[in-house]
Amino acid sequence: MGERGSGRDAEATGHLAFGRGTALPEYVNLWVSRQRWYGGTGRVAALRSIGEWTLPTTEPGVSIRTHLVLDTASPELPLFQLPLTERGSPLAQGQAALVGRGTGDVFVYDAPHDPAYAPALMSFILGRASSPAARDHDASAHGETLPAGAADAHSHAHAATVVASRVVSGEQSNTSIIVDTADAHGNPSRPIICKVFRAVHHGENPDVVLQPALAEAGSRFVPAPLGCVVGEWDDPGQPGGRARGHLAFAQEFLPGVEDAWRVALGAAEAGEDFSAAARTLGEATASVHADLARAMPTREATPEFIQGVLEGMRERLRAAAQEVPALAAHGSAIEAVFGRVRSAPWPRLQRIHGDYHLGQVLHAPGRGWVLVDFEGEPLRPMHERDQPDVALRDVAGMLRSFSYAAGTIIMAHPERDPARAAEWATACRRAFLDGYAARSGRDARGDAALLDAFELDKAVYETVYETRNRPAWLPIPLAAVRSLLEAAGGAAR
Ligand SMILES: Nc1ncnc2c1ncn2[C@@H]1O[C@H](COP(=O)(O)OP(=O)(O)O)[C@@H](O)[C@H]1O
Ligand SMILES: O=P(O)(O)O[C@H]1O[C@H](CO)[C@@H](O[C@H]2O[C@H](CO)[C@@H](O)[C@H](O)[C@H]2O)[C@H](O)[C@H]1O
Repeated sequence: MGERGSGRDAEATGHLAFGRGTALPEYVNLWVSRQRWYGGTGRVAALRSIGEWTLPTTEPGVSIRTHLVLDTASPELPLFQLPLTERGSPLAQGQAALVGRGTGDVFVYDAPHDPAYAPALMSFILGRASSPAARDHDASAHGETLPAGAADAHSHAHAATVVASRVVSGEQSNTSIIVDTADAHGNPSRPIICKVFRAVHHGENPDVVLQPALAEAGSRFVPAPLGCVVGEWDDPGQPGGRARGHLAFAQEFLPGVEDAWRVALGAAEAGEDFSAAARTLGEATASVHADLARAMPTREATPEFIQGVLEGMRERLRAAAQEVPALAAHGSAIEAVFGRVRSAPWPRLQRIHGDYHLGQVLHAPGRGWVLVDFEGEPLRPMHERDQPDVALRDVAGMLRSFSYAAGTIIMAHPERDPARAAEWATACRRAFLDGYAARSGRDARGDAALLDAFELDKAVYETVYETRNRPAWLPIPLAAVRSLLEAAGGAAR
């Protein structure tokens, strides 16, 4: 989703929005407005391209252009990446991917759905190719390979040929493409998954930084990274007038996985105990946190930092209450829980996952839990996401997720006793915290003031996320706000 609310990024790009850049045709605006990653809830995009670059392809009759587009219909002016293929004749079975018909009767497709795109993108990344700016003020891009840790994923990927690709369906903030490959003898080789970031930002994307750091540290809890695309584009708000950021990230694809949200929801639906799995997830989480603390810089939580976190939570609540009127009634009670963080002891800060929930964890056969998507919350400004933070934020995120699974069951089955689902979540939460404590040596329940505040902050975030993306789910985080306030008021966790 676009980074709605990134004051700094909006400032950086603000003066670019009008008068500069090229307006995109209306059919592109209409198509983008319908995409899940746009998250516009009915708003129609008004896109201006502030630069484009060409991805070389060997496919005859096809050109692949990636536009970097500002959405001037959104007050925060998010910048999106829009890779499009242009073809002189229609793509067989490509109707669903058709964006529209351009001038000169060109057929314009959403590139990730065009079979020409994945081979071109993989050669670009693994061949460390570059696409210089065609004109002054145009965008440019280059491919980079990343350290894969102990895995021999690189040698496989380099020797492989792309034979097929498909876009991951479902509720994604970005567009991920699964790439099937074959070795020199035509035998199936290891598949790759390449995420094309939709909302793009100046600066390093934590997804592309943290996973390689963990892989290099020898963590078995992340897939092997392979490479990335780095882009540059004009932005007078940046030193030197150019912004630089990650546009895509390729890693090993783990076949046959199921995400923990599906697994947990299945158990909750069937009323099966999930606490043993929750405990091992707590252990895996603590292990990843320990590796991140070793591999990346850490620092003290200074009074200024604590004040900044508090102000950030309050600001997020104020903004959320504008979009979600039902929150307004709880404003002062939420503020009171937030305020307790001032007098709480704060652990040392370190890099964290940043948007940790069951959907970010895969269960890989024979390997166990594997964590993905270290990008942080897509609605949070990038300059907050790429800094050391409090690991308890991830713990709080996962606790919310167990409660979300229960909330989903309660919403889907009004005929069932809601207490059963709530008990299921309580058992998962307890087991997760036990596993985390056993591996880390620090019981997060001892940090109740921080944990309560972060859980509530996450639930507030979720009310905005659901309002924008899945309005029918809004009652889940709203109910959570109420029960978290009750629990923080006295009852034990
Ligand atoms: N390495 C991987 N192996 C298998 N599946 C993966 C892998 N990485 C991501 N996925 C699948 O793709 C989905 C989207 O990935 P994610 O990084 O969460 O994207 P987004 O940022 O768009 O939410 C995940 O929920 C998971 O189902
Ligand atoms: O996976 P993303 O980085 O896109 O994260 C966003 O979308 C998530 C939903 O797909 C959202 O997560 C919320 O819903 C989940 C169930 O679908 C639940 O497990 C999480 O606890 C809940 O926060 C996430 O907040 C959002 O950033």
